[in-house]
Amino acid sequence: MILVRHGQSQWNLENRFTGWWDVDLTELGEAEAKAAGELMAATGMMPEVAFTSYQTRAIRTLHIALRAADRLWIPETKDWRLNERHYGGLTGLDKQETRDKHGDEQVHIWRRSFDIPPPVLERGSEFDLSNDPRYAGIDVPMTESLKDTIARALPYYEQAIQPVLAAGKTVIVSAHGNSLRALVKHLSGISDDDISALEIPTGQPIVYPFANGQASGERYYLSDA
Ligand SMILES: O=C(O)[C@H](O)COP(=O)(O)O
Repeated sequence: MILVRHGQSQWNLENRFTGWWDVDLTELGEAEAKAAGELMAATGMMPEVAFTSYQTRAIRTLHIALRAADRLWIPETKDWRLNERHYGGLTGLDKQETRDKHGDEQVHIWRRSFDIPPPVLERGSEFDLSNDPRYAGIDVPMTESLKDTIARALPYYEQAIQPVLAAGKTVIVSAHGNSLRALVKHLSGISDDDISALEIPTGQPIVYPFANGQASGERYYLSDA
C-alpha cells in the first residue's frame, strides 16, 4: 500500500489551519505530485486501485501522480472519511498568529495531542461546510481530535481498503497529514503518546509492504527504495 499526503496546498504555503476547507494545490504542490508519480513509475511501484478524500488537494494530487505514472485509468473511490481532521474554530487562522495569541504549548496541544480537539467551529460561520452539497447526508463535524479522525478513518480503511489489499492489489491512498497519521498509527502500532511526534511530509509516497493481506508494520519512503 502506498500512502501519499497531498502536495503543498495554498494554505500550507500561507501557514493557515485548513482541515476540511477545500483549498487547491500550489504550483509546488503540483510538482510534488508529479514527482511522486514519476517515482512510482521509476521504482515499478504501480498502484492498481486508488482511494482518496472529498478534498480537491488530495484528489488532484492523486490524478497528477497517476498521470505521471500512466495509471489514470485505475479504479478510484472517494470518501469523506479520508478527509483531513476538521480544524474547528481554528480553520482559516494563521498558525503563527494563533501561537502569538494562545502560546506555543496550547497550539501544539490543538495540533498534535491525541484526544484534545481544537475549539468548536461556530455554526453558520464562514467555514461551516454543513450545507456543502458534497457532504449531503453526512453529519459534518464542527471540530475533530486525532482520536475522532481515527474513529471515522480506521473503520473505512478496514471496510473498504483492507479487502482490496487482501485480494493482493497494490493500493494508493491519497489523503491528508492527519487522516494518514491515523492510518500510520494503526498500521505501525504507534502509542497515543508517541503519535504526537509523527509528521507526514507532503508529496512523499510511504510504502507499507503487505503479505497475505497483512501489513508487517514495516514502512519506508519510496524515495529510499
Ligand atoms: O489542516 C491543516 O492545516 C494541515 O493540513 C495539517 O495541519 P497540522 O500540521 O497543523 O496538523
